[in-house]
Amino acid sequence: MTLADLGWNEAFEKEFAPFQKNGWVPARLIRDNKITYGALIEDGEGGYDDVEVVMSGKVYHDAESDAALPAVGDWVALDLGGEGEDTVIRARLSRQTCLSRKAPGNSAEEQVIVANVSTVVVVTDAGPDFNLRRMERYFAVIARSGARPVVLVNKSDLYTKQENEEAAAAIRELSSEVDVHITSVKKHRPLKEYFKKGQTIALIGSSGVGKSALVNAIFGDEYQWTGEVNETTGKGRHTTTARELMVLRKGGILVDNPGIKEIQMWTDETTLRDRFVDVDDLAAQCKFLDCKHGKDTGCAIRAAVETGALDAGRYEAYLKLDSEIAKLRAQRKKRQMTIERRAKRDHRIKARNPVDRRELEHDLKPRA
Ligand SMILES: Nc1nc2c(ncn2[C@@H]2O[C@H](COP(=O)(O)OP(=O)(O)OP(=O)(O)O)[C@@H](O)[C@H]2O)c(=O)[nH]1
Ligand SMILES: [Zn+2]
Repeated sequence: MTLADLGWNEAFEKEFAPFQKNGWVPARLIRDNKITYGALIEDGEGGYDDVEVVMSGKVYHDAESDAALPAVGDWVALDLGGEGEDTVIRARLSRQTCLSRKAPGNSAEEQVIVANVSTVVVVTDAGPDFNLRRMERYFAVIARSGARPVVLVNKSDLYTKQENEEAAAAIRELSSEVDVHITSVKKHRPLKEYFKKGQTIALIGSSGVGKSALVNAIFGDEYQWTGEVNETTGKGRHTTTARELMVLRKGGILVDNPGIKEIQMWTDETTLRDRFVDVDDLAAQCKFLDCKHGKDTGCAIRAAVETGALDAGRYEAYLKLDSEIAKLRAQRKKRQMTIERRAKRDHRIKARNPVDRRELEHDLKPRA
C-alpha cells in the first residue's frame, strides 16, 4: 500500500514539496469526528496507519469559510509531533475536486461533503426511479464538483432490453460528459471498472436502487457495505471510528459518508417541489397566506379545480406534497448529526486547536 493507492498524485506531490522540508508528512483525511479528524499516513512498512489528528490554529484562522476547513477526502500536511504531543494538521493541499452542497437556510454557505472524489456514480433504474429532472440536478452537483459523472441503469433484469436502452439513451441526451451503463446485481462489471488504484468513488441514488447490492457484489468478501445508518439505534456503522473513505484491497477508495445521502435527499425534495411550480403559483393568489387549499374562502387552487383549469388528480397530489416533503425531512433529521456538528463549529474548532482544547477540557470538567 502506497500513497498512490490512497489517491496521491503528482500535483499533490508538487504542492507538498515545501512542507516536506519541515518534516511534515502527507495524510488523507478519512473521518470527521467532533473533536478530531481521522487520517491515513504511510506506516513505513508498506501499509498505512489510521491516526487521530487535530487542526492547527493557523489552519483554522486561515480558512475564509467553513468550506475552506479540512474535510474528509482532503490531503493535508501533518506534523507528527513528539512523544505525548498532538498530531497536527499544518496545511491543507488544494482540492482537485470537491463534492458539496449549499447549506440549508443559507444558500451562500457551501457544505463540503467529500474532497478529491474522482467519480460520482449515480444509480437509478428504468422503472419507478427513473426521473430525468432529478438526474439533471445530480449532474449539476457533479459538474460543480469537478468529478467524473457515471450513471448505472440498474436492475436491468427487471426490465426489457428496450426499456433499459431507452432509459440509458435519455440520460445520455442530458449530458455528453456522462458514461451510462446498464447493470444489474448479476452484471456489475461496469461499476467494477471504475474502482482503480487511487480512484475515489462515491455512489449516489434513491433508496432501494441497489447501491449496496452492487458494492457488496463486487467487494462483499472484503467489505460489507450497508449503505444505511441503522434506523433503530441511529448509530449504525457511523460510529466515531467509522471510516468515511474505505480503501479497498482490490483497488479504489469508496466514499461511505452520510453527506452523500444529504445530497440525494435535497435533490429529491427539490425535484418533488419542482413538479408543482404551476400549483405553487396559484397558491400565491389564495386570499389567505396560511390557506390549506381545502374549504378555505378565496382559495385560488380550489377555484382552478372547479373551472377545470387544474386537474383534480394533480390537486390531490399537491395536497400530499407537503406530507411527502415532511417525510423526506424526517428521514433527513436522522442525519442531523452531521449538520449539528457543523453548527457547533466554533466549539469544535476551538477543540481542535490544541491550546484551546486544553482550556476547553478544563472548562468541561465537572466542578468538585
Ligand atoms: N432484481 C434486482 N434486484 C436488485 C438489483 N440490485 C439490487 N436489488 C434489490 O433491491 C433491493 C434494494 O437494494 P439495496 O442495494 O439495498 O439499495 P440501496 O440503493 O443500497 O438502498 P439504500 O441503502 O436505502 O440507499 C434489495 O432487495 C436488492 O436485492 C438488481 O440488479 N436486480
Ligand atoms: Zn388555497
